[in-house]
Amino acid sequence: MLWRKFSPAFCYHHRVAVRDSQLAQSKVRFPCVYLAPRRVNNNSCFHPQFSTTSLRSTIEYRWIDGVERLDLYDFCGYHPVMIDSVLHNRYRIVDKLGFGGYSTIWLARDETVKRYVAVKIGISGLSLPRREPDILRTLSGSGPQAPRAASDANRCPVVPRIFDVFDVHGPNGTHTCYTFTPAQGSLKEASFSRLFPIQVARALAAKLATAVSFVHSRGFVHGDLHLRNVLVKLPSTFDELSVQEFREKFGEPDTVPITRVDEKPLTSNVPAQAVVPLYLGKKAQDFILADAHGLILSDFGEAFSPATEQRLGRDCNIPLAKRAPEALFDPNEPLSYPSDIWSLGTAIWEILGMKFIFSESETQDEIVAQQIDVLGSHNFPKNWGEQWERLSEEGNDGNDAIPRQPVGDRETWPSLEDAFEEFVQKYRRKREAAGTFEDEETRAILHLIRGMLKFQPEERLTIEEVLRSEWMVKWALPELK
Ligand SMILES: Nc1ncnc2c1ncn2[C@@H]1O[C@H](COP(=O)(O)OP(=O)(O)OP(=O)(O)O)[C@@H](O)[C@H]1O
Repeated sequence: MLWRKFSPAFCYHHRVAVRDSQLAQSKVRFPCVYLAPRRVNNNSCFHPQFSTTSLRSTIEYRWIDGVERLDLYDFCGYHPVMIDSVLHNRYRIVDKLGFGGYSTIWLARDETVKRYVAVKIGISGLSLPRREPDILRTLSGSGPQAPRAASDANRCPVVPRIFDVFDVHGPNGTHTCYTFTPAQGSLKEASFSRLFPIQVARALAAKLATAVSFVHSRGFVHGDLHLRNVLVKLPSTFDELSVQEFREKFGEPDTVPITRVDEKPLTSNVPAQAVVPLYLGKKAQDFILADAHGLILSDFGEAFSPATEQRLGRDCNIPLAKRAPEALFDPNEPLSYPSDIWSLGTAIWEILGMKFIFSESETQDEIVAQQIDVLGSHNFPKNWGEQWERLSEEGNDGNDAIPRQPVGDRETWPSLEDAFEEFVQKYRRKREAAGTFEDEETRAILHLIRGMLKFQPEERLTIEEVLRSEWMVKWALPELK
């Protein structure tokens, strides 16, 4: 069965729908809200810190479900790409794998070495250096800072392997592109409305923690840890498919003509057709332990090395529901490894139960209120309490961005223990095949999650402590053996 998908970083609405009878295949499409790159002036672009302002474009295009924001095909935005076009004299575009605020990602056939690659084509802009590929090369042992003797054998398989980096020049500027290992898709896509079998959930959690441990041990904070950025490898036989066999198996690309609302012809800034991304993977319930072994932690666009660069809380771009609270309450303080641990805690919860621990489409005030409900007000740091409890009239002193206790009625969220029972166990019980956690294991999971979700970053477990925790040692890591 073939799935088309959406895949932006920030999606507030999910809608399952649309059967395309012409292709006689089920597809899932989700309309989304995108957050656009911000332009500073006519000649340069900011790193996209997501404002909803458009680029210079005033052109409106007819809405197409499940594709990237079309008005971002403009100066400082996406590069217009068509199926079958060839990049860098080598990479023939086969289908689309996804898109985010910073890039579009394509499946391409490397015609030189006859294999499939994922090509990430960044938005254009002077302030977007080759940061992500450089970090990935350093991490995977092939970068400029890597030891000379680094070989395939000692490269780490939990981060994408970069094959090539190049620029393409187009009507919207110069775009950094890189090719890397293609994957089935993200855990988020696999788990939409579904549960991983219990052994697989344990193994995925363990493998993700191992990946984070690897990244931290190399001196980097990932900075954008959530399930959309956790991919699963394709089987090694995938490369054996010719493009024709690929099309027979996965269908033709799902393309929709782009049209302008004012009916004028398209400019060269925008492609003639939009392509709905293709999901190459399976559903969560069909995952087996081997899939967990193929986990890849991707999207290092927000990664940084705390030893050599400062990333302040206010510059943190991870979705709010996964964002460590110090980024909100101490926006002028540098972030470090503990912010990844918080996000890893929320990711592990989601792997186990498919549900978010803190809801995704809420304001930051409501999300912090949920964190306090779930983790206990007695654990909330006293020094943040003053900001949290300030009155609405006190908001004009430049700290409006710091969360404030919501006024008015709101639904209180259950404690961590009750939330686990209500949102994870009950749900798993309904789907018998998924399996539920016994009491002793539940206690160990909750102990670990509590240690990862400490409000104060300095009190949070380190990744080594996470890997040495009772749950990891007794239940999760053994599933990887
Ligand atoms: N190697 C890959 N194989 C298959 N799909 C991929 C691959 N890399 C990325 N994708 C898909 O594309 C989506 C966006 O990728 P990614 O997060 O790297 O882009 P981005 O522009 O950096 O996004 P963000 O706005 O989150 O920073 C992913 O969620 C995933 O669905």
